[in-house]
Amino acid sequence: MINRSIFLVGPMGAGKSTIGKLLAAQLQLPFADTDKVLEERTGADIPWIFDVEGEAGFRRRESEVLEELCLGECQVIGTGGGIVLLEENRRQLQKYGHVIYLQASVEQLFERTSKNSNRPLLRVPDPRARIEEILREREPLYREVADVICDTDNLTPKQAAALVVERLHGSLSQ
Ligand SMILES: Nc1ncnc2c1ncn2[C@@H]1O[C@H](COP(=O)(O)OP(=O)(O)O)[C@@H](O)[C@H]1O
Ligand SMILES: O=C(O)C1=C[C@@H](OP(=O)(O)O)[C@@H](O)[C@H](O)C1
Ligand SMILES: [Mg+2]
Repeated sequence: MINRSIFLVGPMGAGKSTIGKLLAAQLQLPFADTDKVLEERTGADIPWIFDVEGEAGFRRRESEVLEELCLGECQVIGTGGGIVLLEENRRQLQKYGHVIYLQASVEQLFERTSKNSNRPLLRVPDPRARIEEILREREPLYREVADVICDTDNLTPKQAAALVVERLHGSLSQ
């Protein structure tokens, strides 16, 4: 029985936005993505917010969006990869939702994120090394908040969504 929102966490390219939509359709729940909500609220895209307000400004807005979504209806929520950086966000995720950590190897994260350039943190000469560095920093934080961990390597988004449903039901029936 799903009585709280489902939050997808994980690094850039894990598939939170893509799998989140499929998962919501499968569970017949609404879907929201913190990045999309933030862009709608500000009328600006994420690279622009990073340019003008810096990462700290983006994080403030991201926390506000998270708080708002936590208090709203029960739904599937795709988060931005850095949502776990702030302790307050981690507390909110655990308090208000079932948290799914979507995992993937550096290789696949690199491949998936190299298709577009809308992630300011990867606009560096060596994005692969940056992904490794980000994972080292955040992996313990994703694990700290996760109720369920799903490895998405070599799965299509549809297969990954099916795996999440299976694991989620397993975790809820315990
Ligand atoms: N399991 C997967 N297998 C193959 N490609 C994927 C998978 N999950 C996501 N993708 C692709 O990787 C890119 C990034 O996915 P996205 O959902 O935006 O990740 P996130 O929101 O976690 O950063 C998209 O082009 C998406 O289609
Ligand atoms: O990992 C991060 O710090 C970020 C991840 C992005 O979302 P995705 O994880 O959906 O790419 C987006 O919130 C922003 O570019 C910062
Ligand atoms: Mg996303």
